[in-house]
Amino acid sequence: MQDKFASIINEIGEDLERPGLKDTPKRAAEAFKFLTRGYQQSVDTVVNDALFPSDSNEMVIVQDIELYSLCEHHLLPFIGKCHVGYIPQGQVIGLSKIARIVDIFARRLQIQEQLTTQIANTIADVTGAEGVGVIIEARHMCMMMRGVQKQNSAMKTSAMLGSFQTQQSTREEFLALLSTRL
Ligand SMILES: Nc1nc2c(ncn2[C@@H]2O[C@H](COP(=O)(O)OP(=O)(O)OP(=O)(O)O)[C@@H](O)[C@H]2O)c(=O)[nH]1
Ligand SMILES: [Zn+2]
Repeated sequence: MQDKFASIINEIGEDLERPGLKDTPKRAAEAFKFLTRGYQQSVDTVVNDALFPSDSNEMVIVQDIELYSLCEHHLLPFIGKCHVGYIPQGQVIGLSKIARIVDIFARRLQIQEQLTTQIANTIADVTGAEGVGVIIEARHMCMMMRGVQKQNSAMKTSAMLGSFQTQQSTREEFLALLSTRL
């Protein structure tokens, strides 16, 4: 990957020998590896059996999980927040694991719709929840820094599973709780 970055830098007309760029192919390769490290992670390892028996069947929400991903069309970042809600059914998942699941899928080449669905499906599979809701709001650099160059439009996507999909009152509770902030 280092050699490929060196070729790109060369191709844009830069001087790879100048001091500021000497180590850039190596740095860029390391950075890109970090930004796509989700491909090296598995849900089982990340969740690490952090599931705890619980009688609670009330909605749990983790709000404002920061999200950094790369759009699969331009390899440019999209950055935003992810909100996750679920209704447990016999067990709850460790709080941090929800954010870790978001990262496993965000740190890959993505479109926002697919990212939203993958997070929702995984939380449903891992927890066996009665219902799951995921909302992502993000700004896409490919739409801001280039192309149509719109600075103030955000994309919002949602995935609703189980009772979040079938029961309007559950969906409304989720959306109402999200509108209250700390
Ligand atoms: N649905 C969806 N589209 C995305 C996402 N990220 C980027 N895109 C869009 O992917 C599309 C790719 O369109 P193309 O016409 O093939 O590429 P392009 O010529 O670079 O398009 P422009 O961005 O309009 O200049 C663009 O409309 C992007 O805005 C995403 O997460 N979801
Ligand atoms: Zn893009």
